[in-house]
Amino acid sequence: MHAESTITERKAAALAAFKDLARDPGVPKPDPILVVDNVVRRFGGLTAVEVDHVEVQRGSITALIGPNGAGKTTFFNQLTGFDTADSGSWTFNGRAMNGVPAHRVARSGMVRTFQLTKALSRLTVLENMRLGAQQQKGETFWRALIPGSWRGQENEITERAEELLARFKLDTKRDDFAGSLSGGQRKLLEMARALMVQPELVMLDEPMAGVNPALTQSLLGHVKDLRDQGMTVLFVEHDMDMVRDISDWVIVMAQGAVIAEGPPSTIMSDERVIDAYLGAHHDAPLSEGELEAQLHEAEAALDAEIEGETQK
Ligand SMILES: Nc1ncnc2c1ncn2[C@@H]1O[C@H](COP(=O)(O)OP(=O)(O)OP(=O)(O)O)[C@@H](O)[C@H]1O
Repeated sequence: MHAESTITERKAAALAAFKDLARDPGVPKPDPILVVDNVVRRFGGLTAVEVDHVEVQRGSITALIGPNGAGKTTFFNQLTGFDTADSGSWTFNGRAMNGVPAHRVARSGMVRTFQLTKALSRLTVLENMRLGAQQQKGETFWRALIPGSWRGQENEITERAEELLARFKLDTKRDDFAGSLSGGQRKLLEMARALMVQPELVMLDEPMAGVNPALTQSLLGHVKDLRDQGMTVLFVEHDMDMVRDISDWVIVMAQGAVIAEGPPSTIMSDERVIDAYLGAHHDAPLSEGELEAQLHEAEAALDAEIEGETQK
């Protein structure tokens, strides 16, 4: 059984690991775009988020993983101004962001994707893209859809939307209702919509959920493209193959707290991570093969659960 370590020890270990990585030629030096300290969000007696310290490095693809109910979405909501933290502080590009409303957060260059809700499904693909641009201005929902309300900006916005739709191979769907898109196309639209504001940090909420395997590679390619174009990506995901394939760094949450972080190669066989997914503690140390097998089992269970959710 691994020795219990304090949060401070874990933080020191994670930082040391990152510094080791930074010594390798070709690996960028730590340059955090997002720094989070002591963020707490409680719902009644439940502490949904209690994160003492997290950094997201500029130009990286960072995965935020953890079992259901770990607090990942709640944490995303705090950072992006969609919910108010009980306490804590965070900076984006060195600017304090706590208490900043969602549209200002987006305008500052930190944008999250949203699952296509029922209301958004009834709008066309192009209208969804316009709403993405509207996020930047903090205009009311409907104003973004009224022709003429954008005046000088309207052509510019349509042009950018069309460019992005072509890049994500959704241009032929421009006037279709978003609700008619397949699971994978919806995810592409969510990503394209977020890019309407030309963000520096893109936060993706389960980009692989409900995506047909045929579109998986294309989606992974688009996420890597964001990094290649100089953006930073932070994503919440249950699909461990995606996490392993594209992440530079993985942060693991359980019961509201960050319990481990590191490169995917080491984090996937970290006993604390396995324990968190299984909700169990091991008395005897497991071999690497056993750890890997247990993680796969936990992944399969999660996949089945997500499959059930998306078919509801
Ligand atoms: N608005 C709310 N009111 C009360 N409890 C909430 C609220 N939002 C989240 N919670 C609770 O906070 C905890 C964390 O939930 P959250 O959705 O952030 O987890 P998650 O890691 O995103 O889970 P999943 O992977 O299943 O989406 C859960 O116990 C959840 O029930």
